[in-house]
Formats: sequence, structure tokens, C-alpha cells
Amino acid sequence: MKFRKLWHDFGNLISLIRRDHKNILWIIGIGALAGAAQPFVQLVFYSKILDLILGGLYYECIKFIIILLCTTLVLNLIAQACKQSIVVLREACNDTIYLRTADKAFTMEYEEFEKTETMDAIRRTKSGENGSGGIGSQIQSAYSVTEQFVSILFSIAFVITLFLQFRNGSENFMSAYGSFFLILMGFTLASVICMKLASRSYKNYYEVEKKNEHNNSLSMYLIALATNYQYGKDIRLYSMQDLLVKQFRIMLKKINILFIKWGVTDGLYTGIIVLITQLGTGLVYIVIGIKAIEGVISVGDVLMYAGAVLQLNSCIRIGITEVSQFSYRSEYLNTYYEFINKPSIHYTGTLPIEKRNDTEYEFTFEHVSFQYPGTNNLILKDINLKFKIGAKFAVVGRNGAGKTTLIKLLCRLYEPTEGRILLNGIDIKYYDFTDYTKIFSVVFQDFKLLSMPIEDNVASGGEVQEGCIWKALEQVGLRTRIDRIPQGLKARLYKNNGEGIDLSGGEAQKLAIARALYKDGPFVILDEPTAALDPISEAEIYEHFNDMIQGKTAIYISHRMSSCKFCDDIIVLDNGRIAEQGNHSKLLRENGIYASLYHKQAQYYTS
Ligand SMILES: Nc1ncnc2c1ncn2[C@@H]1O[C@H](COP(=O)(O)OP(=O)(O)OP(=O)(O)O)[C@@H](O)[C@H]1O
Repeated sequence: MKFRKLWHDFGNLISLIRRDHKNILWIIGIGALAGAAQPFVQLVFYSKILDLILGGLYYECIKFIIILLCTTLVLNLIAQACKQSIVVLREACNDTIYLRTADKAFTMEYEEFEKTETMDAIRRTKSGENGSGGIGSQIQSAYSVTEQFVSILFSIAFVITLFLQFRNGSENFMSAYGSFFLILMGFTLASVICMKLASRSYKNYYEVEKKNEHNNSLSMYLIALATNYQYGKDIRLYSMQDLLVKQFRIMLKKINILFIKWGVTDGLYTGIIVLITQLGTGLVYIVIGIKAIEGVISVGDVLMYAGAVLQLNSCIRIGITEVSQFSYRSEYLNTYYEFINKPSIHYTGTLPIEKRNDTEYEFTFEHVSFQYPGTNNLILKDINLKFKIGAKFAVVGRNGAGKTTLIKLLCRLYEPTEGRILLNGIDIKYYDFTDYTKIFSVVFQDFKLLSMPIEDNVASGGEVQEGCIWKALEQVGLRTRIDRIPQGLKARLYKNNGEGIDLSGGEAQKLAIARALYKDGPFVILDEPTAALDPISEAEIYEHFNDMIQGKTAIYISHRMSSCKFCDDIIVLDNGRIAEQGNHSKLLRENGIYASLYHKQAQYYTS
């Protein structure tokens, strides 16, 4: 266990907490000093009081008892106040860390956020928390380590004064300077051995936990599956219970094997540490005994020094455990520090988006190619496109052709690997990202609704204007359904956070479309917008779509070829390239991929 590393980790922790809690160092310092001083102050006074009683000085004795009570009371009050502040801080810090993690995650570029390293960092911080209690426990550990450290310093000071009790002229070996240094060296050696063993033990534990990371995340996943009612249907109908329980058992077996191995060596190390500290204690007791027999120290002093040695013994053992825990937790927290201190690869642009009433926003793709980070195949290849203002576009193609990826690039969730995308002639990366996102009203294929009130889902953080929310719900044909719910717009979705309502797949999709309509962005993108809708709802949505989007630019991604008919321009993607482009009749005439997809689907509707 490197002292420098310990110091460094301690510094990291304090500077992290000090951002929100300026007094943390004072609380730890004063609390640790008061807590550590208490037993030693008592020892000094007990020793004095005992000597006074033996000497028959009862009046003096009462004076000392009163001083002892007052001092103990004050020290106790200070220590308890500081300890209590740490308990309160513990919770506050955990919450702050959750908030900061969320804040960091929200402000990261999506591309960066989605990376395996980022997900690993978040997962490792979480598993550190599950295994050891996270930052809150770390603060308590820091407090305890400091208290034990101060206690050890006090104990050493007492042992030193014990060894220096030979100035009265006693000359034998045990009371000479030589014995003092000999025992000091022995003590240092024993401490080094103990620290080394403790260090090895904590490293082993860390290694075990590291090997166990995969098991831990699997166990969290399995527990989430078992306790989340949204998985309940599939698990029951496919009788997946046995599969999940089997996975759980396999994982527990692996965990047990790892921990049993660790437990054996750790038991051995702990045994050696206890033996060494007991030997050290025994040795100092012998010195106390010899000095007492020689009359160098009084009966009260025997009590005091024996107490100090006991204190030293327990402080070393507790200190070693606390330091090990602290170091172990630091390894996990370091991953967190790296994550939180990583400069967010921010969306760099600063240009504001021109506010226009004419929805004149024109996007151009110039030789855009793209591959997902960490992969090596191009999903989009040399795409050249113009999304003209006010026009309706359809993007079609087989599964995996790259349709959603094209939209993700347009929305700046990823940057093109090659080429550029322009908005009104300027590369989109130069625009302020938040401003830029306001242009789009998007419904992704895998849209997500929140377990929050319906109105918050629709307004999605913006101002809740009930009239506009009802209008959007009306447009998607959801008004009557929501009207029937007693809490209306205030009803919470899903049961994840208490009482809530469940929507059908189609209703949820309608709500996601309502959210997009409420946002009222000048550029509407609907990725498989009606996949979950019944034919009547689908027809209604398409019939009303022109009214709903009122001259805005729109892109539809759809596998329902009939829904492309009313689009001005249809882009057919095939294997990442634009294979065909034109309106419905042109593409049918060309008799290519579009025509084949269209006829294939149409054959199921003609008898
Ligand atoms: N985050 C990602 N990381 C790596 N590869 C991805 C990622 N997202 C998608 N892909 C891959 O990119 C390819 C194109 O995916 P995309 O979602 O754009 O296809 P699509 O045309 O929308 O398909 P579908 O019609 O099935 O929705 C797929 O092969 C997919 O596996």
C-alpha cells in the first residue's frame, strides 16, 4: 500500500467533495482529533486519579474527576457533531454524485456516451458502489482512517514517553536508549510487514472483484429482468424462468469459487497481522512490567501505558482494515473520477440557428460516408442528397440498409466519417447543438416514453400548455383515451414509479407522435411512425398528416410502401448507398428495388 497513492486518493476525494461541501476537511480534521484524543485524555486522567487516590489526595482527585468529565463531554460533543455531519454528508454526497454522473452523461456527445469505454466507466462506478458503498462510504472511511491515524500518533507518543522514563538514573538494558531504538525498529518492521500483507490482501480482493465485474453486471441484469413487470409476459410465455435461474446459479457458483480462494489467503494474512500486533503488544507490556518493578513508573502510569498499548493495537488493526477498504474503493472511484473529469467532447458549434417563419431550412448531404465508432464497415457510403424545404421525403430500403443511421447523422447524434452535411450552406457542426436540435421533431423507431405524467411526456421539459397538448393528442387520435383517465394529463405512465397507466404499443406510438407535433419543429422525421398502429389509425394519421405538419419538411422512414405514394421524393437505400431516387411513379417505371418492394407488399393486398 503506497502511502503516496493513499495520500493522492485522499486528496482526490476531498477536492471532489469540497466543490459542494467546503468544510469537509475541517469536519474530518477536528472530528478525528477529538475522537482520537478522547481515550488518551481519559487514560492520562485515570492514571492521575489512581495515583492521587493511592496517595490519599481525595480533594485533588475530585478536581481531576470534574476536569475529566468536562473534557470528555466537550470532546465527545465535538466528535459526535462531526460524525453526524459526516453521516448527513454521506447521503448528500451520494446524491450529488448521482446528479453529477447524470449531468455528465447528459452533456456528453451521444457518440461519446454510447462508446463501450463510457458505458464501462459508468458500470464500474456502479459495481464499485454495490460492492463497497460508493462515495458515501468512502467519506466515512476517510474520516475513520484519519481518526485511526491520529490515534496511532497519540499511541506512539505514549509509547515513546514510556521508553523515555529512564532519566532517573536507571542504567539496565531495557531502560537504555538502545532498547528504545531497538523496539522502535522492531515496531517499524512489524508495521511494514502488516501494511504489505494488508496491501496484498486488498489487491487480491480488488482482483477478485475485477474478475467478478461481469458476474456482478449479469446478476444485476438478471435481477432487473425478474423484477421488471415489462419483461414478465415474455418470461412466462416462453417459460424462461428456468433459463434465468440456471444462469443465476452458474454465476453464483463462479462468484463462490473466486471468493473462497480469496478467503483462504485473506484469512492467512489476517492471522499473521494479528500475531504480529499481539507480539508487539506483549513486548511493550513486558517493558511496562519491568519499569513498574524497577519503580520507574507509578501504578497509575501502568494503567495509562497499558491502555495506550491496547489502543495502539486496536488502532493498527482497524486502521489497516479501513485503509484497505479505502484503497479498494479508490480503485473504483478512480474510474469515476476519470469519467467525471474527462473533458466532455462537446458539440463544438456556436452559430445560432436563424429563426425563420418560412421554415426555410434546407439540408444537403455532400459525399457523406459513415462507420460507427469501434467498427470497421461503412454503413453509409458517399451519400449525396438535398432535402428541399417543404417537401415530403420517404427513405426506404431493406433492414439494416442504413435508414435510421442517415437520420442520426442529420440530427447530429453522430458526425460523418467523411463528407459533410450542410444547413442552408453551412456545415451543421458549426451550429450551436441545442439550437440545432430545436429544428427537429423526431419520432424514432425505438422511441422512449418516460414513467412520468402524460403532460410532461408530451411537453418533454418545455412549458406545459394544456390546450396545445390536448390539440396534439386530438391530432393523433388519443384525446378520448386520455380523457377517460381520471387524472387526465397528470396520469403517470407505467408502474415503475408507483401507480401509473399502461398504454398499448399503438397508443404509445401515438403519444410519441403527439410529443413531436407539440414540439412543432420545422423539420419532421418519423421513423416507422405507424408500425404499431391499426389500419384505421394509420389511415387517419396519413390523411391528417399534411394538416398536422402544415408545409414543414418531412422525412418518413417506412416499410409500408403504400405510405410513400404521397411523398415528393423517395430515397431508396441499399447497402449504404442511394440506389434509386424519385417519386412513386418514376420509381415504379424504373422497375428496380422500390418497384420490387412495392409489388411484393401489394401482392398480399390483392386477392
Ligand atoms: N450504435 C451502433 N453501433 C454499431 N453498429 C450499429 C449501431 N447502430 C446500428 N448499427 C448497424 O448499422 C446498420 C444500419 O442500421 P440502421 O438502424 O441504420 O438500419 P435501418 O435501415 O434503419 O434498418 P431497419 O429497417 O431494420 O430499421 C445495421 O447493420 C446495424 O447493425
